[in-house]
Amino acid sequence: MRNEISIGLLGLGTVGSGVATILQQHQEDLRHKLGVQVAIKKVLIKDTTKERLSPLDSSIFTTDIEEVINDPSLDIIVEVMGGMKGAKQAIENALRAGKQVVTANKDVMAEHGHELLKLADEKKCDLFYEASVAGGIPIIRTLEDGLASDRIAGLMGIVNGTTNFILTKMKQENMSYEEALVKATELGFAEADPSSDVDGWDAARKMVILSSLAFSTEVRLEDVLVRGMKEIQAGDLQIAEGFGYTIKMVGSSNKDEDGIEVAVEPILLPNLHPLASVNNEFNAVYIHGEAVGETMLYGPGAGSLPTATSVVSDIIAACRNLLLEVNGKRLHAAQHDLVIKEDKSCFAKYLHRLLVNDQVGVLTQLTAIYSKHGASLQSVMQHPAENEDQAELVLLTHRISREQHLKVIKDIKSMASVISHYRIEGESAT
Ligand SMILES: NC(=O)C1=CN([C@@H]2O[C@H](COP(=O)(O)OP(=O)(O)OC[C@H]3O[C@@H](n4cnc5c(N)ncnc54)[C@H](OP(=O)(O)O)[C@@H]3O)[C@@H](O)[C@H]2O)C=CC1
Ligand SMILES: N[C@@H](CC=O)C(=O)O
Ligand code: NA
Repeated sequence: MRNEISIGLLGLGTVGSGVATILQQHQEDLRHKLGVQVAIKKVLIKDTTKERLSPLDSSIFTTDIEEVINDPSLDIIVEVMGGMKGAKQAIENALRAGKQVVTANKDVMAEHGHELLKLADEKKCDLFYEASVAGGIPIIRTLEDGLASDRIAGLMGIVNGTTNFILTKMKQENMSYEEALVKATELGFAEADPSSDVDGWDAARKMVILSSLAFSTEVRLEDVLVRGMKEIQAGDLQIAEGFGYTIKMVGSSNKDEDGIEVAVEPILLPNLHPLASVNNEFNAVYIHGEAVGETMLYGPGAGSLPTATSVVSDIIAACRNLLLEVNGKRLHAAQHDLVIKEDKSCFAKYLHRLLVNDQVGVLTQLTAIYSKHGASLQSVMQHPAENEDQAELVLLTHRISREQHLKVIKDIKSMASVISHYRIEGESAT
C-alpha cells in the first residue's frame, strides 16, 4: 500500500511555480482526498541563477532532464516547460518509461496529441492536458466526461487570454496595443513568443484540441482558418460599436452534414452575446450539444494559479488512477474520419470596410461586384475619410458563403482599398 506519490516537475515558470504553490498550500486537502501524500521530488529548470519565489527547496532542482524522466522513484511527470521538440520528447520518454504524464502544452498536444495519446493507451499510462486549453476552465473534462453522453454540433469560444486582455484594455482603457501586450506579458499570460497569441496560432492549437475531442476526429492545425489581431484596424472597434457589435478574437468549430469548419479570427459579436462581455484574460467556451442544447463555461484562461489549478486537478486524477491501478484506460482512438467543409458550404454575414475614391459611379461599380458573385447587401454606410477626395464605406452583407465573401474582396481590391473585413455572428439589437 502506497503512502506517497512522487512528482517530477519539468519547468518552474509561471505555471510550474503555481503548481508548486497549490501542492504545498493544499497538502492537507490532497491527503484527505487521496489518502496519500503528494510531493514534488525533482524539478527541471534552465537557469540556475534565477531568483525564484517558489516554496520548493533548491536541492531538488536540476538542469538535466534525464535525471527527472529516468528517475524510477517518480510516478508522475508534469511538463510545464513549454516549447515543442524538447517537450514532446520528454512526454514521449516519460510515457515509454511507464510514467503518468500531465502537460499544459497546447503546441505539443495540437500537433502530436493523437500520436501521444495512442502511445499512452499502448503503455497503459495517463496523459492529461486540461491546462492546455482555456487555463483554469475544466473544458477538456467537460467534453470527455460531462458531455460524453451528447453529440456536439458546435462550439465557439474566447480561448486566448492575452488577445482578449489586449482588446479589453484597448476598448475600455484606451490603452495602445503595444502597452497592453507588455502588460499581458508582465502578468504571465502571453506565450514565450507572444506572436503565437496575437497571430491566432495559440487559439488555433486550442481549437484543434477541442474540435478533435468534440467531434472524435483528428483535426490538424492546417485545417484551421487563422486570422490574427493585426487584421483589426484603427477605428474598427468604434465602427463595430456603432452597429451594436463587439470585436472579439473567437475560435469556432461547427459540424454539419458537409463536414467540420474550424476558424480563429476577430469577429463581430452582438453586444448582448454572452461572449461579448468576457473581458481581460478571461476565457469562455460556448458549447452546442444536440441533446443538452447550449452550455457555456467561463473562467480565467491564463495566469499562474488558475492554470496550475487545472494541472493539479490532472495530477489528482492520475493519483486516483494510480491508487486504483487503472491508469491509461481511456481509449483515445478517433471515431470519425475528418471531413473539412469547403468555403462554398460555410455561411455567415460579413462586414466590409472600404476606402474608395469619392466620385460618381463608385457605388454602382461596387454593388455590381457583389451582384456578380450573388452576394446580397443588407446595408451600406458612408463616412468621410481623412482625405476629402475619398470616402469610407461600411457594407454589411446578408448571409453569404465564405467563397462569395473572398471573391468579392478579391474583386474589390482592383478598384478600392479593403481596410478590414469581419465575419458577423448573429444579429445586433440596433
Ligand atoms: N502562462 C499561462 O498562463 C499558461 C501557460 N500554458 C502553457 O504552460 C507551459 C509553461 O508556460 P509558462 O509557465 O508560462 O512558461 P515560463 O516560460 O514561465 O516557464 C517555463 C519554465 O520551464 C523551464 N524551461 C524551459 N525550457 C527549458 C529547458 N530546455 N530546460 C530546462 N528548463 C526549461 C524554465 O526554466 P527557467 O525558470 O530556469 O528559465 C521555466 O522554469 C507552456 O506550454 C504554456 O503554453 C498553458 C496555459 C496557460
Ligand atoms: N498565452 C495563453 C496562455 C494560456 O493558454 C493565453 O494567453 O491564453
Ligand atoms: Na482547461
